[in-house]
Amino acid sequence: MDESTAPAIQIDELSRSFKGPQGRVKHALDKLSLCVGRGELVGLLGPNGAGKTSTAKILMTVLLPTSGQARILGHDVVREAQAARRVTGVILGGDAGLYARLSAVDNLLLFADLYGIPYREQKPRIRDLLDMVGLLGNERKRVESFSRGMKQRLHIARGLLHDPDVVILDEPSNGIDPVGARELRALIREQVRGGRSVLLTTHYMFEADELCDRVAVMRDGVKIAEGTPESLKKQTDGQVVLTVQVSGAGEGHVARLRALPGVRSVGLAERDGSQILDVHSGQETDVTAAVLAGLGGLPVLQVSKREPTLEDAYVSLISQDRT
Ligand SMILES: Nc1ncnc2c1ncn2[C@@H]1O[C@H](COP(=O)(O)OP(=O)(O)OP(=O)(O)O)[C@@H](O)[C@H]1O
Repeated sequence: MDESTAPAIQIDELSRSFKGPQGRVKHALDKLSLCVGRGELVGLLGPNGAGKTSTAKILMTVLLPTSGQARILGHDVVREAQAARRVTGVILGGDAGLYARLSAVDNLLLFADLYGIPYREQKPRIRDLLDMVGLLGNERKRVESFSRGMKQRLHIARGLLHDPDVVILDEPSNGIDPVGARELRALIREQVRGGRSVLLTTHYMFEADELCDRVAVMRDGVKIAEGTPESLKKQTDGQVVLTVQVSGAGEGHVARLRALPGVRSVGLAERDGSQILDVHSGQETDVTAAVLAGLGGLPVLQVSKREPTLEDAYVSLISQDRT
């Protein structure tokens, strides 16, 4: 396929299984099909174990699929792995992939050599990238002295060294503080504005909502929904979310609330030292009294109602699919 006209990423019925304990087969990915168009930013969402990282690893050519196909700018990631790698930038979260005892600039020089970037071009290119990610002034410091956010910005510079058309970001904001994460989102947006195509895996729904043109939701290796963030939110039309700030709630309470008439799904999360229960129901039934009764005397700090967000649509999708 012609590189200039092919989609950025084309995934067709991609599967990957692993042999688990006692020879049991685990389907990490089950016939995933997904397309990322030129200049598009697509998010891959899903709970732990959904298959996001397996997908990203196959696209990065570090994991072989069991069946199916994936192409980057028309290059098959198995048969034409080298060509696929040439056009792909990989940006991972966390500490892996950088040499802690080297400075930022030495890390980039090392990777520039590995990418085969001509010597004359290396220094100006590295300077531009350090400037873009806001690390000029710190480029001679060892990476081990960097904050997580600074390391993440260096990861971005590293991933863009060879000026790739397609970028894969695997959980880029994991462990980054809110300010760092906001800067990171701005950087990602800038890349897309500059013409790059991006596949982003994330756990953070507000990040996906703010950044992505389209999202695909996965669970247990299967794509269960795909659309724009707006279209997924629309699927929750007619729903309302009752938010209860509580303490001492457990899985038993959640199960009891899930069984209440009119309740569609229930999420429980820890936030700022207390628990937040999100109870989704149809607008036609007010479940407030039944929910409070269902909590059986637990201390309730606050009760409010709100419109569904992308995170609510996601929780609703994930739980609907379980039934
Ligand atoms: N090397 C492996 N051997 C066996 N099972 C694996 C291997 N890699 C992944 N899996 C399994 O495949 C499934 C999908 O894993 P994957 O890491 O792709 O999910 P994920 O959506 O990225 O999850 P997370 O958000 O936790 O990173 C999981 O059940 C995982 O345990």
